[in-house]
Amino acid sequence: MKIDVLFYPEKLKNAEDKAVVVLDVLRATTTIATALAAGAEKIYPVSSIKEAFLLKKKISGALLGGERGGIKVPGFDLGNSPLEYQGLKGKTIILSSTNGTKTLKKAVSARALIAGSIVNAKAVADYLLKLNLDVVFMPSGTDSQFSLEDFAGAGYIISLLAEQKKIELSDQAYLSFELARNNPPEEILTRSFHGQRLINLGFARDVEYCAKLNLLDVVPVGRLQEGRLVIESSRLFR
Ligand SMILES: O=C(O)[C@H](CS(=O)(=O)O)OP(=O)(O)O
Ligand SMILES: [Mg+2]
Repeated sequence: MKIDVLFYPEKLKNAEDKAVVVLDVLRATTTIATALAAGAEKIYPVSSIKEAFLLKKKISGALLGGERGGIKVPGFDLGNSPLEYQGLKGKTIILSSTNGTKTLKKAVSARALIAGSIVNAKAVADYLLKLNLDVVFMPSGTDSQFSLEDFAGAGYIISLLAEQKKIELSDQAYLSFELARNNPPEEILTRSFHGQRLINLGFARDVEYCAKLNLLDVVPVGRLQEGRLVIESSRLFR
């Protein structure tokens, strides 16, 4: 199993035979895992607020979630705090965030598309082992700038893979593995630029929650449905 980490490609290439794990630890992929664990049925990642409102007209009963600048979009039902995503049985969510939802849409060509975070690291690692494909991690970053938390998030999942299987790491995958092995998640998230920004915005409890390693046994997987990316909880192998 070969493992790599890509940094903010404009377009994902050569992933037709790979499992691609998109990470946005603070906070979109943590929010997605939490929403599915809270019973949500489908999540549609969209790139713009306009797209979100247009899609809502087509899906009656869907909830609008997301943020700009970390703050809930006016007119949306939910922001991008995972702590808001509770009691969602059977709900459909249309989610638009600054970084993560855009990265998910970039990864649609993957053989298998998974939303990874720290809270579901072990569930994702177990799923990857069963898929037994080469793996590419796509940290979302913040405005296409390096984000420590996403890079470390890949490392926590790689650490779990390494416990179970012989894996071949690219240099950047090795670096993320070493970062994760030597630093607990709460320290990484608290000291990260994005973590500090969220704390200053009043989202300290989010940062604390997003650092809870292996909290949720849920694997968000993406597929194209009538040409649109939809994220659901994997039923395969579960
Ligand atoms: O909601 C978030 O945490 C971020 C936006 S910001 O960096 O906090 O302004 O969006 P995400 O797409 O989850 O990185
Ligand atoms: Mg983020």
